[in-house]
Amino acid sequence: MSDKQIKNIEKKLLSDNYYILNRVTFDYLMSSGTWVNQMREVYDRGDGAGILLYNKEKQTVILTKQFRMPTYLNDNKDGFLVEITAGMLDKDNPEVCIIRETEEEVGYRLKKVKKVYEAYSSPGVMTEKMHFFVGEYTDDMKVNDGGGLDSEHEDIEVLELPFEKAINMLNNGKIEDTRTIVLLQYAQIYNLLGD
Ligand SMILES: Nc1nc2c(ncn2[C@@H]2O[C@H](COP(=O)(O)OP(=O)(O)O[C@H]3O[C@H](CO)[C@@H](O)[C@H](O)[C@@H]3O)[C@@H](O)[C@H]2O)c(=O)[nH]1
Ligand SMILES: [Mg+2]
Repeated sequence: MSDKQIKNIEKKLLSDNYYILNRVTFDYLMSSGTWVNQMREVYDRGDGAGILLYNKEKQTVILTKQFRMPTYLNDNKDGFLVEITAGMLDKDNPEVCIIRETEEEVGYRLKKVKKVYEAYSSPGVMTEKMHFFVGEYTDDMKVNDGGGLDSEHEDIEVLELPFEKAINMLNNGKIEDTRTIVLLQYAQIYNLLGD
């Protein structure tokens, strides 16, 4: 952040009920040369990681389906969303996080993952940076049925789908999670399931 263009940053805590919502005011130097005072509400729930799991031999991917209240409140009829496996970093590094989340949510113990992107989820509102991975799974890596943590009331359906079907779903508007769209398109662009 250039302190030549931004100064007098003040944060006021609006909520720390579960995660953190701050009202941030600051002075910003417009490109026209005028200083203006701006206010932004900023939601901080930490960073996250997500992964597209794929199997070349079976030509399949693993996705999840779960209820997402924010989508239910905005146009998603039953509130269920098809997504990649993803979680919040908590205190782990992104790679450790995504290996843990994969075991919890879909039941596979991965040894190797590949980082492909790092990107802000919703830069106007959230601090969250998302770490994107892809990882190859095989049947012998399965250690449990997945489904998420009962202690957190996670209720995650594990979907193992032909890659072609996932791409059809994407093209027919059945995948409405940006992170999932990004990684399915990555798989297409780089022929991830090819030789
Ligand atoms: N009580 C309570 N629990 C919450 C709340 N918000 C989240 N949780 C709990 O925190 C758990 C977080 O599960 P993770 O698997 O770590 O995260 P996620 O919800 O899948 O989030 C992933 O996707 C998000 C995008 O939809 C990303 O924002 C996030 O970084 C991550 O990648 C949820 O299952 C739920 O139990 C809340 O407001 N109240
Ligand atoms: Mg999750």
